Amino acid sequence: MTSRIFVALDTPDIDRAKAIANRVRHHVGGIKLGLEFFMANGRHGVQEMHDLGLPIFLDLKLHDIPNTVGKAVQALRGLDPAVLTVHGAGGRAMLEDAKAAAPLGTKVVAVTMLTSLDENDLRTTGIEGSAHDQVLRLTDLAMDAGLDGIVCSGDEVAAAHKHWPKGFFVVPGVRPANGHIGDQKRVVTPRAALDAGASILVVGRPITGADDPDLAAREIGATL
Ligand SMILES: O=c1ccn([C@@H]2O[C@H](COP(=O)(O)O)[C@@H](O)[C@H]2O)c(=O)[nH]1
Repeated sequence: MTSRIFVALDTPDIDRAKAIANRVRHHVGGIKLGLEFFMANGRHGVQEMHDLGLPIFLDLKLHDIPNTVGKAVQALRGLDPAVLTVHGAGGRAMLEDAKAAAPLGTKVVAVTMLTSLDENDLRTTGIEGSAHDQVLRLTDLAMDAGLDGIVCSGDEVAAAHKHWPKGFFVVPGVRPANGHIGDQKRVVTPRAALDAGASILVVGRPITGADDPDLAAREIGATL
């Protein structure tokens, strides 16, 4: 069975990204390229990674006015990532335009509340209420806008899945038991995230920061 782990290759160094991807390729279902990689290597870098033959998750978290986001998604044409992220907080028209501009085979998913935030952080951005409520609000918005799914933490994925049984649920911020948490605040184990309804898991530093990324990916995979 294909692994549901996407490894986050957060590096500006394309040679390092390729080296890690090649080391872990038999233990992951795909690779996630985010802002750090994209800023340094652009669409040509994404294409080079695509040529390794693994599904690409392009985590650009687009967030702007609808016209700008729609055109940005159009400008990615030819890369055809398996998954592309936009920010749910961009609003319904932005989400609709992103989805309309994306290739048919690309799942467009909305980031609800970053896993590096807690409810106190939410309050400082002017949003009162629980993480749970915020995630469900943006889950409903993404569903109504015709997106394919959302990004949320493992703490909310069960409730979001209940709201949207056919949705595609991406869960980052996963850590093996006793793993180093770093800047993440809403964290669960990979097993708990899948049990709660995650469709795929995003795992970065627990694999890329390990002395032996291949072994780390294999050990996480063995818990699933
Ligand atoms: O809410 C979110 C959305 C995206 N991410 C991304 O996932 C990885 C997580 O990396 P770790 O090293 O496993 O913490 C990273 O690329 C983030 O940009 C997220 O963490 N939370």
